[in-house]
Formats: sequence, structure tokens, C-alpha cells
Amino acid sequence: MDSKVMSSPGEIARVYKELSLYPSLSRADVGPVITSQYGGKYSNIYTEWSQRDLERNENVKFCRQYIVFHDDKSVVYSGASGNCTEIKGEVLSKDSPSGDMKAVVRESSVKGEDKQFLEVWSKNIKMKSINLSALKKHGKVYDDASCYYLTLFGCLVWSHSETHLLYVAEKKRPKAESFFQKSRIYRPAGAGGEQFVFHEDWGEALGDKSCPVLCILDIEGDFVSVLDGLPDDISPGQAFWAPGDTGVVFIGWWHEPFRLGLKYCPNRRSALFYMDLTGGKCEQLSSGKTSVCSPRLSPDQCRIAYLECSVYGPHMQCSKLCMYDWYTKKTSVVVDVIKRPGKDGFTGIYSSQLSPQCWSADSQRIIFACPQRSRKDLLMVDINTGSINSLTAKSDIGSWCLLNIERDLMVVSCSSPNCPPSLWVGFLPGIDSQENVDWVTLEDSEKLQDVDWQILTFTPPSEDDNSQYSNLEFDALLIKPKEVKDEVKLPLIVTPHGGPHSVIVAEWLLSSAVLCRMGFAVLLVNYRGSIGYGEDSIYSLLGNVGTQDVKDVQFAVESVLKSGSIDEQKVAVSGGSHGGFLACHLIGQYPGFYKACVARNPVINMASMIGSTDIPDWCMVEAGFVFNTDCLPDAAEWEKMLNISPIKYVSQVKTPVLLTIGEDDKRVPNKQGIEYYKALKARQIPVRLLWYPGNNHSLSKVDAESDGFMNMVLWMIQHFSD
Ligand SMILES: CC(=O)N[C@@H](C)C(=O)N[C@@H](C)C(=O)O
Repeated sequence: MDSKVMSSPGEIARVYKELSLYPSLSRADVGPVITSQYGGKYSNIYTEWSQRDLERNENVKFCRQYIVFHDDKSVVYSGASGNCTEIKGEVLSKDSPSGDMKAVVRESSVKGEDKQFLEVWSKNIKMKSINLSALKKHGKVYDDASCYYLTLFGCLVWSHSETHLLYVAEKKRPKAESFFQKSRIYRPAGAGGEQFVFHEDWGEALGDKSCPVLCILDIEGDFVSVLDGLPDDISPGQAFWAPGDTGVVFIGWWHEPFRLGLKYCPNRRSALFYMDLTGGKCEQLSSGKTSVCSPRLSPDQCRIAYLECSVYGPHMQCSKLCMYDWYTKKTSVVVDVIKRPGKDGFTGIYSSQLSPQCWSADSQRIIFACPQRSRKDLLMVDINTGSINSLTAKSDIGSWCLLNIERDLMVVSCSSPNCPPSLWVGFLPGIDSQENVDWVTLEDSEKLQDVDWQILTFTPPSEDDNSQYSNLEFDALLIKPKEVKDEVKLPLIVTPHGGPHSVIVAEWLLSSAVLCRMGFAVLLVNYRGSIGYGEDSIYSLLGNVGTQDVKDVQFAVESVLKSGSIDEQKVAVSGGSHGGFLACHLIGQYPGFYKACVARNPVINMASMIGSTDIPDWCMVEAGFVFNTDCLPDAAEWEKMLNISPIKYVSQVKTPVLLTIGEDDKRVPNKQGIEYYKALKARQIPVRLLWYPGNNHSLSKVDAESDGFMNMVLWMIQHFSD
């Protein structure tokens, strides 16, 4: 018997609206310990959340504070203090270490012009409001530190002495004038003609970031200085104050001979640097042959932990956890790359950022959240032995994110496909303790009783085994309505993730939850090549995209169909970017199997993409070649890039295709989608293209995301009944 899927646009929009109300957490800061007049100790926890506002067509950001009474190792009482407040105009904010002051970078319109101010608050007084735009020392302050897991360059950091603030901004660009502007005609000193000079940027979603500079505000002296003396060929970011405020430590990315896209690509050549402010010398602290990120100073200020991986190669890799000893100047590897997971089940480090603080109070352990197969767990590493313990492995929650840790009080956000994000706190057990963390909820979220999920594990058939990387398994996440009558068969939406070196963990996913409520089953496949399964799995896909990943997805789908609970006549495929590449491959390689296809900014032709994307290295590496900045693909390389692309199979396609395209996509330029659109039209295959101006690769603006979702489901429903 067919299942009845919700099909009225009004009803679907109502469910989407209802489930989009659940906010997600982007930040948590733990304040200092305060002793109340009755002797009880407590800490305030400041949190920031983000929620889609469909009426206003924007993602709104709001904050809420909580109070946590605790002794040294356990939470005694906790609760919210006050209601939520929307945050408007704040680019960045940070409390001082003592909690006495707060710094805010604010954007505000003055007489119709946008200006940036740096404010310093103390108690209930705004002590300083410095008009950074009027100072003209630098361009816009980088805003990418407002959410820690999106940080690439940005920061706002108090010096240990609380007298200075460190931040990253765009370098001041001299005003460009034409040859014919009045001031030039009367002052012919400079030649002019700089108006149309091309300025490189850091690619997708970083179009306004080109030349970052480190800036310091001397709070007492009201003075902003831009640090000079850094090597000319690096772009600095992720900075913090060195022990004793003697200088600043930062990551520098090499930008010569040209910048490559940085988003989702933590494999760019970079190093840890120290700029000594007493002697004006800049020192390189890591080798410069690798890519590094997320430097974090230990509470005893003796060591800096950071993540490291190789340059170029797969865009996401298994990282090493490294440690630089500030006093001996020695670097050590605390956790190495894991090629194949061992008996302990640890699969390696796949985090591209550590949380703002990640150290235990005794400076002996590091805690981080990390995909481990199809779950995201909290892991604890002992820096002396390198031993790893999972703090969450046995939980029935699919995804744990460490928002912050301070004096061993961890603040986490957790979710599952049937459970929107909730906020929890818990104390890290002592170093020799065998105890589990006693988690206490600060903000619960209700479980969707009608949604069920499970992780399925697959072993590829022997003919599809990779001879170089043999015996690799992969997983898929199956999300479906809970109560289904035995005779009812569900329609299925197959969704391979993008990357390809990324992973779908069992977390809250708005679109899957809505689809499930509508009566669909959703299969999210973590094919071989996904992160979270060991480095071998990642490398197994290089040179095999378009075959190994396609076969894995199809194998997972056919295995699920064998369960008998799915309607084989109602299977659709959707995916974005490399997931769109896979969706288009699947409809080309398995003609007629999928009844509808929806592809967001899909990679269609790697040979034509290489010249226009911000990550040409991706095209070469995924096709199985080595990338150098001066490489020019030869004929055989062009040929392979074409042959492994979905365009090669377009004449076999029978499935109707909906393309959703972001006009400003720098990653997979919109011409890729247009190339497919024309090829399908020429072959009389039903195709519809939705064009989203002002959107980039992620199509994540509220109206684009919601419109894309509605059109996707209506397209599938329409073609299921063809
Ligand atoms: C590294 C990268 O951005 N690759 C793209 C082709 C891609 O698939 N991106 C994914 C992460 C996406 O979903 O946008």
C-alpha cells in the first residue's frame, strides 16, 4: 500500500515554519566564579543562538544568560536568568577575563552611512565608543569570529592585563581615483588608474576578505595601531596574546603566488607565528610545510595546542593534535593521524576548529568534539600519554558539540535527527577518575516522537572493493516516520553529502525532520571518502569520484529497498555541490531508477570548473592528480576530469531535474548548473532552474533555503505521480 505523503503547499509550509522555530547554539561563554553572600559559588553562562525568522527573512541572533551554582566538581543548581534578547548591530563581543568589562565591535548607521565602533563597557557604563571608521587605520573588522566554528581569520581578544584589545581587520586600501578626477588633475603626483585593479579574495563566502591585518587598541590611550613587521607573503588571523602579553601569537596563511578558497579547505599552507611586541621580531613557530589552525593556550600558559594537516591533498583530512611548548620551544604530536581505526574505535581527529577554550583546568587534557563515523562525540585527550577517552560514546544522542570549557565546566549543545539542539553543562571528571560526566540541562528541547533514526553500516560488495584501500566500510543515516503500518511503503529521498570529504552526523537537520513529518524516509549516505572513518577512507576516493562514491550510494539505496518498507517507484535523489555531482551521476548511471532529482549548485563538469572555481586544487586532487599552483593540466588530465563528471552521462538521463543555483557562488560557479540545464533541455528531459540572486554556494539565506526546500518537495511529489 502507498503511503499518503503530505502534498499541499500550505500544509508543507506550515510544518516547515513550525520546525524552523527551533534555534541552534552558536556560542557560550562561562563567566568568572562569584561567591554569593551565603557562601555559595556560581558562574554566569552567556549563550548566543540563531533562529530563522521567515517573516523578516533573516536569521536572527539572540542571547540568553544562565546561572550555574556549583561546588568544585558538580552542578548544584542551575537555571535561566532572564529572557532572550535579540542581538542587533554587534559584529563581535567579548567579556574581559575578570568579567569586569565587555568589548563590542558594533556596526551603526550615522547620517545614513555605515560605521564601525569599538566599545568598552564597564558595569553599566559604556566607557569608550571609538569610531574605527573615522580613524581610517584599517578597513572593516573581520566578523567571522562571531561563531567559533565559522572562524577563519577573525578574533576579539583581551590582553591578560585587560588593557589592550586585539582584533583582525581588512588592510586600509588607499582611495582609488581615476586618471580624470579633479584632485588628480590639480595634484598630478600619482598617476591614478588604480580604480579597477583586481583585488584577490579568499574565495567562497570570503569575498570581502583579502588582506587581513592585526590591530591593537590601547584602551587607556584610546589608540589603535596596526601591527607591522609581519612577513609580506602571509595573511594573519586567529590571534591571541602570548604569555605575559609580550606579543601576539597568530596563524599566518601564505597568499603567494595567489589565494585559494579557504572555506571547507583547512588544507592551505599556514604556520603558527609569534610577533614579539617588545623587540618587534616575528618568529615562525611551526614548520611552514603544513596547514595549522585553532591555536589554544593552556590555562598555565605553558603550551599551545593546535590542529595540523597536510597542504593540498583532500580538502578535509585527518588532523594531528600538536603541542608547542612555550618555554622549551619544542613541538610534539599528541594525537597522530589514524589511517584505520583500531580496536578502541577512535577514528581520528576531523575537527576543523577547536572550541574557544579546550583545556582542562589542570592543563593536562584537551577536550574537543569530533565526528566519529556518523556520530559527533566529545573526546578527551591526555597530553602526557596521548590516550583518548570518549565522554559521550554510549549516549543515545547523535551529536555533541563543545561550545566552551572553563575551569572544567563544559558547556555543550547536543541534538539528534529527532531532537532539536539543547544546552547542557557538566564538569569534567578528574584525570584519574573513572566517573562519567553528570550532564545537567540548561535548556531542553522536546523530542519529536514521530521521527525515528538509525545508523546503517555497509560493506561494499567484493567487486567494488578498493584494491589499494581494501575492506573499508561506510554508513548511512536512515530517518523515517516512527509509526508506519506494516503494509505501507514509504517514498524515499536519497541525500549524499557534499565535499566529498565531509560527513553527515546524526544531528538535528531541519529539512530531514520536515520530510519525515510529511511522510518521507530520508537516507543520508556517508560513502567511502567521508571524514570520520580514518584517513584511508578519505584517500580511497581520490581519483575514484564518480564511481566509488556513486556505487556506494546506490548500494546503500538498494540495500534499504530490500527491507521492503520503501516504495521502489518513489525514490528521489537530492544533493548539493559534490552531493549534487553524485545526484546527477546517479540519474545518469542508473537511468530511470530515480523518479526526481534536485541538485543545489552541483559540480557538473570538473574540466570546465577548474578554470573558474576558487579551489582549482579540488578538481585536480579529486580526479587523482597532484596540484601545484603553477600546474597546467595536460590533455590526459583534462580528459579524466571530463570523463568522471556527470555531464558525461547526460544522454542517459531520464529523470526530471530541478537545479537550484546561487548567482554569487565562487565555489561551484553558476555556469556549471547552466551547462547541465542546457544539456538536459537539448535532450528534452524535464528541467527547471531556480536562480537565487545574492546567494552563494550554500544557498543559506532564509528565503533561498525555504524556497529551495518547498520547490524540492513539490518537484518530487509532482514527478512521483508521472
Ligand atoms: C571543498 C568543497 O567546498 N567542495 C565542494 C565541491 C562541496 O562539495 N562543498 C560541500 C561542502 C557543500 O555542501 O557545499
